[in-house]
This record gives sequence, structure tokens and C-alpha cells, in this order.
Amino acid sequence: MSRFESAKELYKAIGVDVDTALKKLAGIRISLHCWQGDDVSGFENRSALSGGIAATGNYPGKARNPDELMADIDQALQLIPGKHKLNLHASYAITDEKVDRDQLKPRHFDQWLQFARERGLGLDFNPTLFSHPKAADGLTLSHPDREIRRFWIEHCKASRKIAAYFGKELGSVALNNIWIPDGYKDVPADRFTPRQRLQESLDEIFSEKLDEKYIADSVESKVFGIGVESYTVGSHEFYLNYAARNHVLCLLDNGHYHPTETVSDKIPSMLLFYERLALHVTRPVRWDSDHVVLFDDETREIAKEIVRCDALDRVFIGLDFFDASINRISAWVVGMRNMQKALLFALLLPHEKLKALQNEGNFTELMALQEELKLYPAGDVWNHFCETHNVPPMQDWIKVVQGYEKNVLAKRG
Ligand SMILES: C[C@H](O)[C@H](O)[C@@H](O)C(=O)CO
Ligand SMILES: [Mn+2]
Repeated sequence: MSRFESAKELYKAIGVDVDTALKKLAGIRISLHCWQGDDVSGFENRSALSGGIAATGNYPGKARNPDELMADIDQALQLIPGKHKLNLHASYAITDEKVDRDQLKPRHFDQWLQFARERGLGLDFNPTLFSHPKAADGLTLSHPDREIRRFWIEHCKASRKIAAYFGKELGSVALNNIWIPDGYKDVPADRFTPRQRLQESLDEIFSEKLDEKYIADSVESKVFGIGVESYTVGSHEFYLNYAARNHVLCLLDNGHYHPTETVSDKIPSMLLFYERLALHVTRPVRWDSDHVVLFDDETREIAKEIVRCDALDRVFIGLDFFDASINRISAWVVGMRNMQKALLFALLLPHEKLKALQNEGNFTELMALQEELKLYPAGDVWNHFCETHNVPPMQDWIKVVQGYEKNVLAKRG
């Protein structure tokens, strides 16, 4: 009997059907963030990354142009089982025109659309409200200057149209996520008015009704950023209330909360009150450091909540990290495979049995069983999943990345 067949038997004995789990896993599309490939640089030839976020490290081989980034994404996708989505930022427009962000049009992303279409990928989108002269003071949609607000409102409106275009062309809903860096380094004199301005800006951005078949709008909160330590305009409470009232989605980034708060615990509450939810899965190490997603406790808890709330079709799962200290393709592959492994692990749990133990108050058996389940042979099922999707199982993919590094990345200046 193969390891996979033997794993199937073990899971069957606890009431878990492995084939059903594998079928569900194959249908989950995770949004791969383009910005891991070039440390959030984009193609606008602007200098520094701003907005309170930072990529640290100087690993050689960073993608410097669309061709390199696309080639790197291709290499990563060959090592990730299943069909997924690609998450683009507006700063990755591919055009010879000199066009500022408020003037962006769908045509400036046609090469990405073609890239996605040829590979059967979906696309998601984000307006870029950082790394730009009009965001130099860290304020955008809440800026006291009406003209600056206007520029960013127009940018967000343009982004929504681009996302809706992607959705229509690819026949899959594109998530358009708004994250802004706005806030203050030190104790503000007025917390109310910037939020009021943000509210008005968002109202205007969302005033245009676009077809929900093609676009889902989300807003992403944050607790603080570098240089924005004392006050964030787009806080969790702000967006939670805004989204509830205005029929947009909340996007929860698990680096954007206080260190002992967990997004896994928020997911069921959100699902009770919202039809859909969006996630940026990341790994905060002591702060919103955007480390690569591991197969760690919180990633597994996030996956468990999505699965046991039966919400795989209600949650947009995207990744958000940018580590410049290691091979960037490896970062993508590790993060994506770990998110998938966490989902598989969750799909292989006997949820009804575990819930019954909780309801009976049998916390002794619940703990004991949950701990034993951690060493069930999910790895054998994962390897089978990789093989049936024609990607390397176990660590076999590492040598492929090393070969690419030697033959391609090392030759970049
Ligand atoms: C580049 C992304 O838009 C960004 O990481 C945002 O989603 C975020 O999480 C900022 O901290
Ligand atoms: Mn994020």
C-alpha cells in the first residue's frame, strides 16, 4: 500500500474523506501578490518605498522590469499546485505613456491581462497610495488639502474600473482593495476630522456602481506603520463600520492588529455579519514585518476557521509579505504552499467530532485528540496533491529554485 493509500485509511477511520478534502483544496484560488518579486518597487521608476512599510534585505536577483517579474512569477507558479490568482498593484502598470496614477486606464494593464489569461489565472487589484510625491507626507484620502484628496480619489476610481475590467475579461470576480498609509507619528490634535475626510473620500470612490459579477471592493485597516506610530486614520473600527454600512468588504491583514489579537478569532465574527470577507495572510514578527507565511499556528487557525465555518467560497485569500533577504521566488513558493498546506490540514480534520466534544464539555478528549491530529499523515496527502498537479512534492522544488537562481537571477545586474 502506498503512503497515500495508508494515510487515506487512517483519515477514514476518524471519519475524514481524503478525496473530498483534495477536491476542495484543488478549487481554492489564493491570490499571489506580485510585490514580493521586486520588494514593492513597481515599474514607475520612483525611488524609495514609502507609506510606513519596508522591505528589508538585499538578496541578489530582484526583478527589475515586467519581463523579469513575469518570468519569476512563472517560475514560482510551476512549483505551486493548483490554479490561482495574481494580485497586482497600480504601480505595476506596463506602459510607455507618461501617465500619473489618477489617469490609469485598463489598457495600461493589458500585458498583465494577457499574462493571466494565458495561464488561467484570475487577477486582483490594488490602487497604490504610497511611494508617490503626492503621498510624500504620508496622507492621501484623508489629506487636509482638497486637491491632494481629489488626486487619490480619482486614482481609486480608476483602479476600480481596472479591476472590473479584469473581472469581466477573465470571468472571475476581481478584488479591488484599498489600503492607505494615512496617520500621524505623534499624538494628533484631531482624530475625528481626518476620519471624516476619509469617509467622504470613500463615499465618492464607491458612488459609482460597478457590476458585482466582476468586482468586489474591500478596505484594509491597520494599527500603525513606521513613522505613523500614534494614529492611523483607517483603523479597524473605522473600516469595520464603514464596510458594514456601505456594502463593501473588510480586508483583514493579520499583521495589522495588536500582537495578541488574532485574525483567526475575528473570522467567525465577521462571517456572521458579512456575506464575504477578504484576507491578507502574512507573518508579523513582533510588528507588521511582513515575513513569509509559514505553516505556523496562526496560519493553521486561519485556515481552520475558513474551513469549519464552511466559508471557502466567501473568503478571498491573498498573501501579503515582502522579504528581500532571501530568494524571492522561494519566498512566494514557501508562502503559497504553506497557505495550501494549512488549508489541507484544516480540510483533514474531523470537525463534527471536535465540535461535539466541545459541546459535551469533554475538554480533556478535545485537547488530546487535537494534539494527536497534528501528527496525522497530512504530509503524505500533500505530496499526493503535488504529484497529481505535476509539481514537485516535499522539498524537491528547492533545487529547481536554486537552478533558476544560478541560471537567471545571478545574471541580473
Ligand atoms: C503592498 C500592500 O498593499 C500593503 O502591504 C498593504 O496591504 C499593507 O498591508 C500595508 O501594511
Ligand atoms: Mn496587507
